[in-house]
Amino acid sequence: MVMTKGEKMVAEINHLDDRGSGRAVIWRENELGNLKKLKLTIPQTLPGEKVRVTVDQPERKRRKAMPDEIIESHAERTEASCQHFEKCGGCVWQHWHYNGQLQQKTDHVKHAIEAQGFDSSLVLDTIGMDEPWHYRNKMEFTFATDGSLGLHEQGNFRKIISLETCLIAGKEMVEAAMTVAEWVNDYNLKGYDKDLHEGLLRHLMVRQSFATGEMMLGLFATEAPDGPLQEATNELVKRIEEKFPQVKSVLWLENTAWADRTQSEKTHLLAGRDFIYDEMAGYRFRLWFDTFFQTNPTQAEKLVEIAIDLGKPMKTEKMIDLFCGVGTFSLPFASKVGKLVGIEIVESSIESAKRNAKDNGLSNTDFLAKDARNGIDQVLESFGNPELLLLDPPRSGAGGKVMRRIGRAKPERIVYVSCNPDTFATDIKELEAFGYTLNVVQPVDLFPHTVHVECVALLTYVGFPS
Ligand SMILES: C[S@@+](CC[C@H](N)C(=O)[O-])C[C@H]1O[C@@H](n2cnc3c(N)ncnc32)[C@H](O)[C@@H]1O
Repeated sequence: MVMTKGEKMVAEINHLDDRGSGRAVIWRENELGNLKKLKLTIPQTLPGEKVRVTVDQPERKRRKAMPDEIIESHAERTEASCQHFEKCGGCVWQHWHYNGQLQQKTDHVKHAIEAQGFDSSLVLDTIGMDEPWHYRNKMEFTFATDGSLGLHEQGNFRKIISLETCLIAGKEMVEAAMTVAEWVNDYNLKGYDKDLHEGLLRHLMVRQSFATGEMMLGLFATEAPDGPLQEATNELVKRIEEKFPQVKSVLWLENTAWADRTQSEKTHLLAGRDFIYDEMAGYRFRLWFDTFFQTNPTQAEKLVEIAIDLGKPMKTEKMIDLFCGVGTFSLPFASKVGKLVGIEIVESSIESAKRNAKDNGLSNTDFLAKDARNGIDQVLESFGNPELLLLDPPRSGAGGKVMRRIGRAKPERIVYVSCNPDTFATDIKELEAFGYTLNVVQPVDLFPHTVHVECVALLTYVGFPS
């Protein structure tokens, strides 16, 4: 059949891409009678499904199309719970029964390590949530140019879906965000226009500790909250204090940069203090607006427990926590080892880690603000070789240079916490040359209804057969 614009086609989903969308291949004849391959990306579909799609330009090699109709559905397809599912970019897998999502995550980790020559039977089943909703303790909402507040539309960073509900954010956080949205509407304040670089309000950050209940609201705006804005911001604080006594911090964060990030050039404290208290695994943490902290505290606590269980820290031992952030793993481990040094590139996180260790009465820790590579060199020189090393790098992984330094430092046990199975697999491959073996990989689902999966793995030094 010859291609026509806006043509309806039937496609069979072959696999999912790394964003969780279905992929299908269709062979088409062009006007010269030659067969051409068309690769389709079809969001909100599942492997093996047969779907009808309308393709705007079938003569191209790759197109993205939303499904018009699911002709044959996957056995685990389910009705998405959120009214915004079809448009919102937040949860891409709400149409997939939770057990199916978990299986897909386990398979992803297995494939990633298998591709590097490891035995996939070392990967355990992914630990999911009993109740996989309202798990996020931090959300960043965006203002549309008309001042309405919401989340970005899938694949379109210029469109905002108005916030009426969000099934992954903490419930009180959504209620507080709605109060801010109402206030913006009452005062007829305008949102920021990315193209014209004008307008007032950019983002609203809401973070809440599920352990202490304390909440923080941060409004990112292009102007200072004084002059004509003074009365409006006083009223906002009044409304928030009346309705949400658990809000312990209201911040106005000036950001005039072109870059569309939640950053602040000048921070104005509208009410309360500039941080909130949170707790994890029995330890207390101070969180500022820009502090990185695990966003699913229920599952993050499981990660910490598993890491301790696998690492088996001992009082007689020295330990390094590489990429330590504010000390999420350092603090619970420190009480179980002789001495712990944390290494992290962001200075404010290191300051925070030091303060958190002090607040929790820990006196056997040291924290170093350095990039991982130089940090390891410096720590090994002053601290000697650790028996235990934990690393929790960003999605890009630790990289060969860092992994080889770890290999040369020869800790007996390495606990690797990862948010990217692919970089995790390439990183641990480096350790084989240093005499390490992979013992086990435990995936944990920190982000239900998304493609992301976290894992904790144990590697031990076994040396080489003589
Ligand atoms: C996935 S987070 C883990 C943080 C911490 N373990 C936690 O659970 O809260 C990765 C951390 O690595 C830090 N980081 C990124 N690149 C780094 C580098 N080159 N050297 C040291 N730390 C780095 C980031 O600032 C971030 O805090």
